[in-house]
Amino acid sequence: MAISVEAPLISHREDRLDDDSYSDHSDADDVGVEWPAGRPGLFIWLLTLSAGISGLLFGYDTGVISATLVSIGTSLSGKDLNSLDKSAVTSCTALFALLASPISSIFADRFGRKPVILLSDLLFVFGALVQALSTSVLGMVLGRSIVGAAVGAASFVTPLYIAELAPPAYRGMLVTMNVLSITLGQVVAYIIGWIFAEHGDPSTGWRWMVGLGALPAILQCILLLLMPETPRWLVKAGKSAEARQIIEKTIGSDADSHRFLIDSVVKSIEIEIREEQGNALLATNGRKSRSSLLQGWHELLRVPKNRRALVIACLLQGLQQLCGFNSLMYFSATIFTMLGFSIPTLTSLTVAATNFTFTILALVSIDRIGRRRILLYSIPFMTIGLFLSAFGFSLIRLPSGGTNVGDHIPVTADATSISSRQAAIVILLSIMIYVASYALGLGNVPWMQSELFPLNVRSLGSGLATATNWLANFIIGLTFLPL
Ligand SMILES: O[C@H]1[C@H](O)[C@@H](O)[C@H](O)[C@@H](O)[C@H]1O
Repeated sequence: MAISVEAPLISHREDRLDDDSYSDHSDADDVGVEWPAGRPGLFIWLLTLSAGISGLLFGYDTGVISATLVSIGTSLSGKDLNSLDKSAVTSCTALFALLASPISSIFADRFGRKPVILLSDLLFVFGALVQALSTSVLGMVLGRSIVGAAVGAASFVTPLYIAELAPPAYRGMLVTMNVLSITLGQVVAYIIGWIFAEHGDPSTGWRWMVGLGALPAILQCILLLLMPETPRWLVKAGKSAEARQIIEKTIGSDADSHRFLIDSVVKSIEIEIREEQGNALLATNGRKSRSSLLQGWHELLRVPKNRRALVIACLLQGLQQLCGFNSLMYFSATIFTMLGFSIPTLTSLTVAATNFTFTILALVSIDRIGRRRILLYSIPFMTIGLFLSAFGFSLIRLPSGGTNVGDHIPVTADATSISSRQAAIVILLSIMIYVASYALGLGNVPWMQSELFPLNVRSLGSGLATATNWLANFIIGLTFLPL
């Protein structure tokens, strides 16, 4: 089937969401022109990598908390952190991400996608400094909250930015590049955490761990000077000539021979916007007075296909978090400490590394296999991994009490011939099965959310779906340790 010139996102025919490929392909029929064959050009790769720094920061700041929690000792408020302190320090990030994502969706519509990336970078730098300099639990919570707002904005805007610039046939792969950056950020955070936890100064090592998060944000601020706004936002803002130039660059060196294609892409975006404005007027019975924000909500909730897209996007984002993956991301060092591993920060690196490795596999296969099918194949393996891990835990009796290093020496449950060491290995392996299958499907497919929405409600719909992700993330972060 011909690859579509279409608009970087799906056409919104009623039947489309049930399609096996979940999105893309085949609006060529609508416009009758083909996107040039071949891999995405250098320009697109550079943009994806520059935008991907946001993913790296998202991953670094969510991953670094694992080693920080086991290294912080009595540095804050002069006492060991209890479970409640740890839960508060961890979950405030998700809470502020939850608040920031819908707000930044409004900013992204009004001012463009790029200013939101810049704002998130400034927050990343400020939050890193506040954390590194904090002397009390409250100060740390403040720093983690600022970083949370940054992560919320970045996690919403970066996939949207990439999706709106990507050629249709490679959109899945390029958006997954951003998830790959997240998982790479988590691997880097775990390595840095392990180095500082094992070899750094116990009283200041954790400050370096959290403070280093400022560096990639500064780099991205500089790169932003060279990054363009997305063609879709530019057309929507009445800057079609500028949009045309960006599309020309994304097509690459022989853009001249694709002038018809470029015109068609711009025209199709203009038509889509006009149709959507027309629909909006119809939906409000011709009353023009509604503010555009209210109109967006109205469009999203009252138009059946938009409502269906919203339900699917929110459901996928909610499930991504409620499956509990991030309880590992945040607390794996704590869990492996409880299981008696001698270098828990190193053991927990296997979680981040497995996540990263299998996201690479998702990256190369997602556009071929399809979003829906990759979910159907991977979720059963997640279930198997979780059951196996529950079995492993049933073999060990963990003494109740705190969650600090040295609090626990696991013992084998009575009447088993398995040693606590063997049970810990079973748990580690089952966690790896679970993480690998998560990374293939649920870890990345929900971030393709922008494909589900038409342009007029894309930002709002993606913002709400991202907020759902952070709400579920917050619940998991807050309840896991006390449970
Ligand atoms: O897609 C990402 C990825 O799976 C990360 O590893 C995880 O920590 C995030 O919560 C998720 O949104």
